[in-house]
Amino acid sequence: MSASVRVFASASSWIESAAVDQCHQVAALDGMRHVAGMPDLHPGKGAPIGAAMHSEVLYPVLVGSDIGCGIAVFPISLKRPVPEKLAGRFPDLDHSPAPDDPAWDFVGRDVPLGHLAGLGTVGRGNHFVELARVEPVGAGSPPAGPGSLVLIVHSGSRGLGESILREHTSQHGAGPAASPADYLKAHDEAVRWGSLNRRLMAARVARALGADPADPIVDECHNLVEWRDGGYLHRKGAANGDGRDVLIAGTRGTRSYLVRGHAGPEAGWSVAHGAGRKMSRSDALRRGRAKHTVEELRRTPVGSFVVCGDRQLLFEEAPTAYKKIEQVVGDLTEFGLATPLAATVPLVTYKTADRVRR
Ligand SMILES: Nc1nc2c(ncn2[C@@H]2O[C@H](COP(=O)(O)O)[C@@H](O)[C@H]2O)c(=O)[nH]1
Ligand SMILES: [Mn+2]
Repeated sequence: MSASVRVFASASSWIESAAVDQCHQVAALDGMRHVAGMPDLHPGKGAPIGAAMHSEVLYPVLVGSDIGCGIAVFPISLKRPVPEKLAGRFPDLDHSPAPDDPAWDFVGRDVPLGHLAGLGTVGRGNHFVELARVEPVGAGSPPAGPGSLVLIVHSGSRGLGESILREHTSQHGAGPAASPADYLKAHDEAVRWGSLNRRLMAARVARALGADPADPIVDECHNLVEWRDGGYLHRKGAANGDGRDVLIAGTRGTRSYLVRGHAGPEAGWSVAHGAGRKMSRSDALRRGRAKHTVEELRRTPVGSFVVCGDRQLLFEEAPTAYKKIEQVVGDLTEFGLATPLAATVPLVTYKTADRVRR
């Protein structure tokens, strides 16, 4: 018999039926107890994204390759935040910092598994580093004051997580972990690595913009598995919503939201992690090219600047490729899973180094 499935999306939220089908496929796996879909639910490669899956059996493919991917928020103090000028001062986050880069002093040299490859780099896809302004919403009391600036870093464990998943799938495909303890040992290191990676990038950017690095006020991972209530809770594109503050990312051209989660077992103790894609990358590229120039995409509707030397990525990750973040946050609020505390408005979003420096 299949496990229960519950999708936390209102009737006015658009959820692809393929994603709900994937939830039911996961629910039919051996040992599965419950699958919770978040309002940003969308189809992934073989398993849904935006889901918390509670099971007696550990399935590494339900976490995926980017083990430890998450979003951290760092306060940053800048005297005159002129987005156009600051965009040109972002460091090259496609390459690791030099061994003598002062950002290392802030994070130390205790690198999980000694894995240095790719450390301090953002990666591709929808990873980003964003300088944003905090705005109040409702009566919420934000962890960073209104008008203050933050760096939002979304990235994960890069090649490390990929190699951990590959080691599993090469022997067991989509099957359960043969030794959950062995998988979890490597997984936990990748989660630690992802967090260190976000801190190192934030320190690099802070230094490059002339600010002091700071510790994060929020750092929540949305791809991981943890032991919870006598079972393995797999989160794939779902953040810990159990009393934590979480940044739910919107897009580079819209607000994102800081929320306080209060989700229970029915929701897999989780909240959404983003707006969620509504268009495939190829559709976003095709439609975007017909509608926009590259220059248009480098400025967003909120007046922010986008650092992205890769034209294809600019189109694939256009704000129009995503669902409405206000709908996602509205659903979480309506279902009693989270309370919005503040919004962030992008000033500069870094995706990949610009070939033409401003
Ligand atoms: N504030 C920004 N949010 C963004 C940007 N690009 C994507 N996104 C959002 O992040 C989530 C992350 O999804 P994941 O499944 O890869 O972890 C995504 O759903 C979007 O809503 C951006 O440039 N700035
Ligand atoms: Mn992610």
